[in-house]
Amino acid sequence: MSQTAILGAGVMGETLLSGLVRAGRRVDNLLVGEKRAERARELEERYGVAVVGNVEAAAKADTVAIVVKPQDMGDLLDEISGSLRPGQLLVSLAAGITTAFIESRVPEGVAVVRVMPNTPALVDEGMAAVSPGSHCSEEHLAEAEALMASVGKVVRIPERQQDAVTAISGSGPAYIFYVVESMIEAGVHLGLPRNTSTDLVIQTLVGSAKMLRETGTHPTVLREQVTSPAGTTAAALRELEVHKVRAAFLAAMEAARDRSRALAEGS
Ligand SMILES: NC(=O)C1=CN([C@@H]2O[C@H](COP(=O)(O)OP(=O)(O)OC[C@H]3O[C@@H](n4cnc5c(N)ncnc54)[C@H](OP(=O)(O)O)[C@@H]3O)[C@@H](O)[C@H]2O)C=CC1
Ligand SMILES: O=C(O)[C@@H]1CCC=N1
Repeated sequence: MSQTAILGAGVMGETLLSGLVRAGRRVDNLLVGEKRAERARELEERYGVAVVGNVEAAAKADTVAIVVKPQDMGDLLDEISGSLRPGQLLVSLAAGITTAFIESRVPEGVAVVRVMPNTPALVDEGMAAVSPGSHCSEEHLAEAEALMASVGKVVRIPERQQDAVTAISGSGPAYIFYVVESMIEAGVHLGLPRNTSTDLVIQTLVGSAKMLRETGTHPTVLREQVTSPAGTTAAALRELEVHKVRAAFLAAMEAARDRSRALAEGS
């Protein structure tokens, strides 16, 4: 079995690590690169995985997943570049960072794949979009897809769509959690106990998501089925229109897309 290294074990790195372990990947085929001793001990205790320096992890692995912040990518690539070799697969999960940026900092022949994952990977319901770099074979791309398939769904997209994907599914869980928070708070304002409001909103979210996935019915039709003429839903949706919530979603996702583009330029 090939060796996989995860460099950067924060929120997303640990999510990937835990998913690989849940999917049955043997921990002796996994390595983690982590510089903080306390965090290294925590990961070793939690998963039984070997935590080593970045250079050692990169040298030993066949696949290197980089999960540091976009702003830390340049320094990390400078650190490990000397231990990378042609044929190795480097998978970047960082927002904004292009395969061209990575390829310009690693030896010729290292295969690069750019991935945009999301945090529902923690419960094996992740959504990941993968794009090959310029020296990437079908086998390399399939390997990156298999890595992400252990924690959810995977789609292949052209790299030019990655900033938009980041705005939709990468950041998407945060928008959903924001809506959930807002609805729970509204329930409290309407006099419901907080626990009751929380239970109602979470089950409504899960049920609605399941309907979308299992019926395949368009969301507009599902919304219309809830909206009785001159009823309560129509009254609520009218307020959302008055407050321009649809326009706000569009502006928000444009801002996320633009921020992803700016990260590519190092800002
Ligand atoms: N969180 C999310 O929902 C998503 C995140 N991503 C991407 O994943 C990447 C990581 O994000 P996230 O997990 O949220 O961020 P975190 O800050 O939680 O994790 C980044 C980790 O990288 C570590 N790190 C920094 N420099 C190095 C280094 N040189 N070597 C090894 N480890 C290092 C940090 O350690 P320390 O804390 O000690 O500095 C930290 O543990 C980002 O590029 C982000 O764009 C993509 C999609 C979704
Ligand atoms: O907020 C961010 O920049 C990262 C990328 C997508 C989700 N979180």
